[in-house]
Amino acid sequence: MEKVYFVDTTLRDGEQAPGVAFSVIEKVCIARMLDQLGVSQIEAGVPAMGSPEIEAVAAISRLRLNAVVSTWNRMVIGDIKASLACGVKNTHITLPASDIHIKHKLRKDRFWVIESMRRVVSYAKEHGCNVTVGLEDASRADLDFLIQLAGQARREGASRLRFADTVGMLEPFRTRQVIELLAAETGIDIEFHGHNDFGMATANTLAAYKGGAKYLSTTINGIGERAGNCSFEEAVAALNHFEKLGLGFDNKLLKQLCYYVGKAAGRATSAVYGPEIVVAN
Ligand SMILES: CC(=O)SCCNC(=O)CCNC(=O)[C@H](O)C(C)(C)COP(=O)(O)OP(=O)(O)OC[C@H]1O[C@@H](n2cnc3c(N)ncnc32)[C@H](O)[C@@H]1OP(=O)(O)O
Ligand SMILES: CC(C)C(=O)C(=O)O
Repeated sequence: MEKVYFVDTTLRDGEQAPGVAFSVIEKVCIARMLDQLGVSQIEAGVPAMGSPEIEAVAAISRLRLNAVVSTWNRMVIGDIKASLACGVKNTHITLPASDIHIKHKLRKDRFWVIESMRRVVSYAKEHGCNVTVGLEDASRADLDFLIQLAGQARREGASRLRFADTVGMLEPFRTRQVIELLAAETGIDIEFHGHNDFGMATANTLAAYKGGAKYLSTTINGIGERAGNCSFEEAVAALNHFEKLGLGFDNKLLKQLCYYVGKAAGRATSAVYGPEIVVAN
């Protein structure tokens, strides 16, 4: 059985859900509960955003959790400096992968992406960071360019590649195919990060696992930008049911965490746990 690692992004992408802003105390509580639950990694935030994000990330990093605590960064040296200042050395660096993002969002070209990635990844490595690289909008990117980026990231010392279905436009058959291909062509560990615009985030995450992604990016209650992300509790239930993984997360604690995040986010809790609605204070 292939081991699976959950990379929780409730505190980063979860907080990008419309109307959600956790307090520092709520973030620390959520991080503690995620750690108690046994997730492998907690993406704690974006230090480049400044205070109070820095305060929250630094406080979480000081907890000395069993989970790896990481930060989200652009290919900007200042972002890495901000992460280091929070005491975090697990840096996730995101690069635009599709031409839509490269040309129309950032007004750059592919050469700029490769050179910026080399510069910022090597800066982070020189400062003792473990680096993972994220391919934003990978599902709309040219596959040959993805393979080129993955190879370059690996040569620069990145330990993992995050494939982001940023606008949630994959379906499970394509997801499995593309992850299998990327894994075979690059040999680098792959994390899948799915969005739920067509209601397929959980199905796509399951398909990515079947295609060879050992790292799965999820959020509690599936909260996240626009329609949200893959929900942790749905992914665990699906992997246990369909893949017989026997992931032994403590259901009582998970339920408490779902309620806590739902209340802090002013959202309904996950469908997995029934119809109760949690209303914000
Ligand atoms: C799909 C996603 O979920 S991506 C994650 C999104 N999350 C966030 O962005 C967190 C919220 N963001 C913020 O608070 C702000 O955008 C900050 C603090 C990160 C940056 O703020 P600012 O420095 O004011 O920049 P702004 O928001 O305008 O960002 C655009 C700049 O980032 C650059 N940029 C965006 N993405 C990247 C990237 N992956 N790598 C390098 N540069 C990037 C743009 O080229 C632009 O640079 P320019 O100012 O030189 O033209
Ligand atoms: C930047 C990343 C990982 C993201 O949240 C996305 O692309 O959806």
